[in-house]
Amino acid sequence: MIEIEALTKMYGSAQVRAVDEVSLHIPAGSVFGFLGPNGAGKTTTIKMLAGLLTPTSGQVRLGGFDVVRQRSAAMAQFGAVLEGSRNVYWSLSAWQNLMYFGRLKGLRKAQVSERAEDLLSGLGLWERRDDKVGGFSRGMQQKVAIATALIADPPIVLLDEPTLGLDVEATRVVKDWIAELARELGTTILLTSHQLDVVQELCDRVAVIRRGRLVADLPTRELLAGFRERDKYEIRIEGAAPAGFDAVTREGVTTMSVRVNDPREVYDVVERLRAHGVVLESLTQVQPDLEDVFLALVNEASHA
Ligand SMILES: Nc1ncnc2c1ncn2[C@@H]1O[C@H](COP(=O)(O)OP(=O)(O)OP(=O)(O)O)[C@@H](O)[C@H]1O
Repeated sequence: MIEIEALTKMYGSAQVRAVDEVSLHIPAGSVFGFLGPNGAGKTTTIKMLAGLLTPTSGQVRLGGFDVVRQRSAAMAQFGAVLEGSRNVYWSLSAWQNLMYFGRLKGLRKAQVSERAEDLLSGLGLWERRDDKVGGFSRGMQQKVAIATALIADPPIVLLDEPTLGLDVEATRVVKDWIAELARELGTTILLTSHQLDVVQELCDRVAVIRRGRLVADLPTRELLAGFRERDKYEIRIEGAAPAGFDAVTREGVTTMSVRVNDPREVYDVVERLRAHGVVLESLTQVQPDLEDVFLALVNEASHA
């Protein structure tokens, strides 16, 4: 469980409010997406959660422990992947990094070895386990950072852009792990990513931050439903569209976008198509994806 109360961070003499009175409650076992455009305050928030930055005001509790006042207990609650793979030692090998961090978290050597083998094999790094991380590609370093964050199965995992630079296969592995950790171990996962398809697939709930302030905090499904375009439908038909209908034909499939003021008007469109002898393949209400919703929220907030 992560509890954030009125968290605020001001930087320097310019008094930039990088994070402004942010409150979030993230229950155990949930995967929480923390989104925002560049410079919105995501990394600053995660650094305060990880005890790397002291809040100007407000509170963070990890698993019930206050990050400032009960620092060591709070630090034992989480594993983190922070920007630029800064949670790994570049002069050590992948294996040595995992051993070091596993032992630091209090695991026995045999426990660390077993877990390290699983993680490195899963990420396709087993063959390179004895090579220094400093000589790895960015994607490989990111994989070591992820393995390090997960080595001790912490109750909370903080992931800042975890799939950045990963290839398709590794992205799949990491996404599956995240879902499995939350589902099977009840791990609380906070995730930031600009890859909104990853967030949409994984996160139960999403918060959007802009210029340090929250502009949304909702279950993903509700967030998407709230932005459903009630007046837009997509009709697919066999063959070409009759004259007078606006349609696009690509690879033998004709698609028409129809905007109506009242859903009942869809019947009229279908009737007119039938009168032309057109065969319908499908009729669907257009569903926005998280990218549409995110852009709408961020633009709304900038015009407010
Ligand atoms: N060390 C610092 N000193 C002064 N200002 C800072 C510092 N770090 C961040 N900022 C400012 O705080 C704001 C939030 O930055 P932050 O890095 O938290 O954003 P972000 O949401 O993680 O962005 P991105 O998606 O680009 O990584 C920005 O205006 C940034 O310029």
